[in-house]
Amino acid sequence: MTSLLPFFMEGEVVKGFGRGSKELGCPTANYSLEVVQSIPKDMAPGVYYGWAQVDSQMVHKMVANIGWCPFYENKEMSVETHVMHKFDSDFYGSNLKICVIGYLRPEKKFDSLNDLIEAIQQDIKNADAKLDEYEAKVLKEHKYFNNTNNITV
Ligand SMILES: Cc1cc2nc3c(=O)[nH]c(=O)nc-3n(C[C@H](O)[C@H](O)[C@H](O)COP(=O)(O)O)c2cc1C
Ligand SMILES: Nc1ncnc2c1ncn2[C@@H]1O[C@H](COP(=O)(O)OP(=O)(O)O)[C@@H](O)[C@H]1O
Ligand SMILES: [Mg+2]
Repeated sequence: MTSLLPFFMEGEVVKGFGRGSKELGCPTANYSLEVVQSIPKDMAPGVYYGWAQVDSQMVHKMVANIGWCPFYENKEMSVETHVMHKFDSDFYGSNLKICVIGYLRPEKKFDSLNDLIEAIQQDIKNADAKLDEYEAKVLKEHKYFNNTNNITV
């Protein structure tokens, strides 16, 4: 599993079930099923941390859930990224690039919504600390994020 990391992926931000913001207080930018199905089959489901870039804007810290959301018993796998930044508005339809660096924990079927919310808040804290480490910071500067599509001459 570790050998798959860092793992880079990109795709359009599409609509999910609308639970992230409303029920969990944690919006997650979802990829389409087509993009989700392009990830390696041996990528372990779970909660990961890394870097995220919406269109060609600044690179921010992120936590991502990759899997089936056992609490909600989703039928399809999803890849959802919570970008650790306050945006002024939604960005559905934007291109989202992520660099998945490390694994935090497996997905769990929590007993209550509150337990899931608390776990997500702890994941964000853990990701924040991990991403301050030197090995992670180097990847923020990776050329993957450094395209010139947004430059008009
Ligand atoms: C950091 C993080 C950790 C998560 N951990 C779990 C988990 O342990 N179990 C689970 O069922 N879902 C987990 N989720 C996924 C949420 O259930 C999911 O984001 C939520 O259902 C929102 O889905 P939506 O984008 O379709 O609205 C996690 C999401 C994030 C961002
Ligand atoms: N910090 C953020 N991280 C991720 N998405 C965000 C953030 N701020 C705003 N959004 C917007 O919120 C949407 C995700 O909210 P969510 O409730 O999970 O809805 P959905 O179920 O449609 O994914 C994203 O697609 C994006 O447009
Ligand atoms: Mg979402």
